[in-house]
Amino acid sequence: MYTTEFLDLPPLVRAGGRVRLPGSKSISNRVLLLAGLAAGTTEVHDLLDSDDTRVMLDALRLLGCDLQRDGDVLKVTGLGGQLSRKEAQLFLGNAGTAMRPLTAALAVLAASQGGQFQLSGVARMHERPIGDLVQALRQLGCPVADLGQPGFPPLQVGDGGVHALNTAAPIRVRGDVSSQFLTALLLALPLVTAQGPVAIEVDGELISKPYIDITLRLLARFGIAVEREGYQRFVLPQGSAYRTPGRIHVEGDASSASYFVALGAIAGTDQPVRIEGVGLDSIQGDIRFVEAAQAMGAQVTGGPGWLEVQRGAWPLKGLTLDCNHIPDAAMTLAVMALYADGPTRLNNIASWRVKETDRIAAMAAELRKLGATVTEGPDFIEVQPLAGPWQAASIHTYDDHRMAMCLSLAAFNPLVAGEPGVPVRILDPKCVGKTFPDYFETLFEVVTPAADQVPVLTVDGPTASGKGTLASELARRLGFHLLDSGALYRATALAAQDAGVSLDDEAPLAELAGRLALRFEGQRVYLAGRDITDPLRLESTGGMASRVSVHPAVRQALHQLQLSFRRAPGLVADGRDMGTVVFPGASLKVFLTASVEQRAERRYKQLISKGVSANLPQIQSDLRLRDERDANRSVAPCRPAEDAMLLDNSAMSIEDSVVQCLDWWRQRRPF
Ligand SMILES: O=C(O)C1=C[C@@H](OP(=O)(O)O)[C@@H](O)[C@H](O)C1
Ligand SMILES: C=C(OP(=O)(O)O)C(=O)O
Repeated sequence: MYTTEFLDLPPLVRAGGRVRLPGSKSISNRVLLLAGLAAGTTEVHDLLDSDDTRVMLDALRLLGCDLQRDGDVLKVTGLGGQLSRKEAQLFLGNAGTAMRPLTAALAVLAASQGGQFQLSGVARMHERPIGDLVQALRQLGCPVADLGQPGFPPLQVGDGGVHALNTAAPIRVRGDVSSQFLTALLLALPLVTAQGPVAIEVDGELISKPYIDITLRLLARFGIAVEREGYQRFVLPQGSAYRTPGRIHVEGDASSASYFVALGAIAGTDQPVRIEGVGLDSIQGDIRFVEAAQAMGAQVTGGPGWLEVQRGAWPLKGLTLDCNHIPDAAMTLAVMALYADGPTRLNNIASWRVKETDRIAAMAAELRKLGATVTEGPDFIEVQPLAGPWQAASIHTYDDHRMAMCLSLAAFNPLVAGEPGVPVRILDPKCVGKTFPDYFETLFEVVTPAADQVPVLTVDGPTASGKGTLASELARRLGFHLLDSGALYRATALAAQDAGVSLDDEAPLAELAGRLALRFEGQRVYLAGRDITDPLRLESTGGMASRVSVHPAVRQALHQLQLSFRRAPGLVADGRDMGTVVFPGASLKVFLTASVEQRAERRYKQLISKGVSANLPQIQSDLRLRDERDANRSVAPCRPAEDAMLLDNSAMSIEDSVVQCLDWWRQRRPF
C-alpha cells in the first residue's frame, strides 16, 4: 500500500493483463459477524484484508471470539449467541458494514443477557446517520444511548440490565437512508426468535436493494431462511439459529472490479483486462455495473469467477441511468463520463451524500479540477465530457477509497495518439486501505504509461556524499521505484570475482554485466540467487566497482538494465551519470556534494558503527583518488549535468536535504 502524502500517476495509455481482486467487503464483514454469532468454527477462505475487515476482526476478538489464521484461511469460533464479555469499547473506523450490524447485534445481546457496549469510529463515522436503526432497536426495547449527536455514532448499547424485548409487533425501519439498517436487523434478530417469529417492515422506498439480497443469501448459508414480501416485509421464523456452514468462500469484490472494468473500456488494449475473483455469477449487486459499462461501450465477457474487458465503442457513449442499485460502483461511471461523447447523468444517488464523504460534492469538485463541467443536485450528478484540454490536477480524496480509485482512471487522458497527456496527483493514497490496500500496485501491473512520461528524479554525486540515503528517502516519500546504479557496478564486480574475470578485462566484464541475474527484494539484493547485500556494501567491493565502471562496454551493457527501472509511478535513480547519461530527460537532477573531509568522516563513523576498524586519513586519501578517477574517466565522468541542482550537504541534515529536493520536485510538477 502507498502510504505517501501523494501519489503522482503518469499519463497512461494502455492496459491489459490479469488482475486478482481482493475479497468483497460486504461479504467479508457479514460472514465474519455471522461466524462470530454462530456456534462452532467457520473456515473463511479469501477474506478481505483491509481496514474495514480489521475493525470487524478486532471487535470480534474483543467480544471473545477465537480467531486463528491458517495460511489464507481464517478460522472463526463464534459465541453461539452467548456473550462471553458483558462490556467492551469497540472502535469501528469508518466501516458502515461493521458499525451498523454490530450495533444491532450487540444491542439485542446486551438487552437480553445484560451487557453494555460502546461503539465509536473515526470523525466521519460520527457524521454518518444511524438514527433509523437506533429507533428500530428502541422499538424492540433495547436501551441505546447517544454518546454524541443524537442519530449518529458514538453509541452505547445496553445498560447492563436484562430487558424483555417486544418481538411480537413488527419492527419498523426506514429504508431510504441506508439499506445497512435493514441488513443490521436481519443479521441480528435471529438472536431473539426463541419465543416466536420476528417481523421487520420497511418504511419508505428501500435503497441499495441488492445489498439486502447479499444479506439474505448469507443468512441462508448460516441456516436462516427469511420469509419475505418483496423488499417491504421480512419475517425471521421462530427458533432461527445460526448454523455454521463449516467452510465459506468470499468472492472478489464486485465494486473493486468496477475500476478494472472501466480500465478495459477506457484504455486501448493489446490484450483484454482479465479480472479474476468475481464473475457474472456474483451474488453482489455491483456486478450489474458491467451492464452500465457495456451501455457506455465496454466489451465484456465473463463466466463464473472471471470477467474480461476490452475497449468497444470509442469515445464512450454518455448515458442516463438510475444508479440506486449500484451505489458504490456508480461512482466509477462518473469518471468514465470524462471519456464519453455526450453527457452522463447518474440519478437516484442521494445516499452518496452520507457515505465516506459527501460523494456528490466531492466527485463534482474533483472532476471540475480536471476541466469537466459538472452539474450536481440533491440526488444526481451530471458530467459533460471534456471540451478543452485536460488539466493536471491534484485530487483530494476526502479519506474516501472510492474517490482515490475512481479518479486514478483520469490518468488515461492522452486521448489523441501521440499526445503526452497530463499526470494526475492522488492525495493521501492510503485511503484505499478501506477496501483495497494494494489498489495502486495492482493498477501499475496492468497499465502502460505514455512514452517517456514516467517521471525520473536523479541524484548523482561522488562517493559517500550521502546520495544513497537521500535517494532512498526520496523514493520512499514519493512512492517511486529506486535504482541504486552503483549496486549494478558492485554486483558486476562481485560476479567478475566469482567467475575469476580480471577487473581490467573489458570484453568479458561487459559480457557478465549484460547477463547479470540480479534481483532486488526490499532491502536485500540477490545475485544468481545468492544474497549479496552485505558483500555489496564492503569498501573493497566499492573499490572494485570503481575499476569496473571505467570500461565503456560495461557501462553500455548496464545501460538497458538501468532504463528498465523506469516504471510507473516513477523512479529515483542514484549514481554518478544518472542525470548526464542514463536519464538525460529527468524532470529533476540533483548533484549532491560534500567536502572530502565531511564525507570521509561520515564513512569513518559508518564503518566504526559496524564494528569495522577504519583509518580516517586513509579514507580521505582513498576518496580523493576515487573522486579523481570518477571525474576524469573518459566515459560518463561523475560531473553535474548542465541543468542539475547542486546541493552541498556538508552542513545539512538528511532531512534538510530531503525537504530541499522535495521542494524542487514540487516546483517542477504541473500541479
Ligand atoms: O450493506 C452493505 O454491504 C453496503 C451497502 C451500501 O450502503 P447503503 O445501503 O448505505 O447505500 C453500500 O454503499 C456499502 O458500501 C455496503
Ligand atoms: C459506502 C461504503 O462503505 P460502508 O460499508 O462504510 O458504508 C463504500 O465502501 O463505498
